[in-house]
Amino acid sequence: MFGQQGGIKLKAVFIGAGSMAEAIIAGGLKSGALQAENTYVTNRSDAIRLNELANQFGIQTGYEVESVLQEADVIVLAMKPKDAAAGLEAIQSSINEHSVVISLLAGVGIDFIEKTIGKPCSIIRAMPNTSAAVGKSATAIALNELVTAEQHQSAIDLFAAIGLAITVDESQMDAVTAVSGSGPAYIYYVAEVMQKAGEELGLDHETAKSLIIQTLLGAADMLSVSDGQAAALRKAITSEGGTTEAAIRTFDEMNVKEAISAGVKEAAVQSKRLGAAYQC
Ligand SMILES: NC(=O)C1=CN([C@@H]2O[C@H](COP(=O)(O)OP(=O)(O)OC[C@H]3O[C@@H](n4cnc5c(N)ncnc54)[C@H](OP(=O)(O)O)[C@@H]3O)[C@@H](O)[C@H]2O)C=CC1
Ligand SMILES: O=C(O)[C@@H]1CCC=N1
Repeated sequence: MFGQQGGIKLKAVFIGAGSMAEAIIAGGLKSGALQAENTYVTNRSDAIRLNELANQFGIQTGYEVESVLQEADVIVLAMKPKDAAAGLEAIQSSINEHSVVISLLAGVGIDFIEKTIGKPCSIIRAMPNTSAAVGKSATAIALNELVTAEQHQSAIDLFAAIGLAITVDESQMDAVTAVSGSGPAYIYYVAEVMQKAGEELGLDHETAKSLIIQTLLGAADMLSVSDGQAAALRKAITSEGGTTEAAIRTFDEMNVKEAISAGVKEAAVQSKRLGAAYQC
């Protein structure tokens, strides 16, 4: 069960124990936004996974969720969208008008969650990313009209403790999901391709890996200090007749720009599709 509450300790219950729950818990515990004794995690049936999380983080885990839900300051929905209805129906009776529900469900609208819970409560739709595990999530949140200023601030504080946290209108959530929810995967995709190309060019695995990680870290820092001036930073690397120009020319000839743009937009369409499956 939950430990004693004191100070601003937040009692959080995670419904779902997958990669996103783990990333938020890891980052939240590290930053102090969550405390192990006040963090409870459950899943559908994978007790081995719950044991792993309990051992790794010292958090509370189990399947006796009714009482913990009644004590919870926040209930985090961290199951896949396809499992949302079953998951919500199972906890519906333990949710009350004081509950604050934070949904991580990609595509699933606040109206579907409201309807499935079937009683008024504060709902925050959040789109973090897995970089939460290292305190570097980019999280956007949208609120229903019952979220108080204090609850809004608590949610911002929680997500700010694991990275950047901003508030958007719910209509922007598909775009947010496409850009920053899935975004780390696009960068890992590029890293995978660069790793393979580096090895094909004769670098050993470790050398290529170290160079790529440092290159990504450095580029991210440069973007940050230049306030996102990506085009200008790219031009500064691209000498006339040089190697970068040769690479970018090849990317352009192979329509890489269009491919990335189409991929990001397709992710937004998929977010809408997921949502359409969960209309009231
Ligand atoms: N992964 C990411 O990068 C991001 C994910 N999200 C969103 O976060 C959510 C979780 O994603 P992710 O962590 O990747 O998913 P995972 O598949 O890794 O984990 C899903 C978890 O939900 C549990 N679960 C399923 N049904 C129920 C239920 N009825 N009651 C309780 N627990 C249940 C599963 O338990 P069991 O194993 O026992 O079946 C599992 O622990 C999704 O909605 C996704 O859209 C948002 C932003 C980024
Ligand atoms: O791929 C997905 O559906 C989830 C949502 C954003 C990142 N992962």
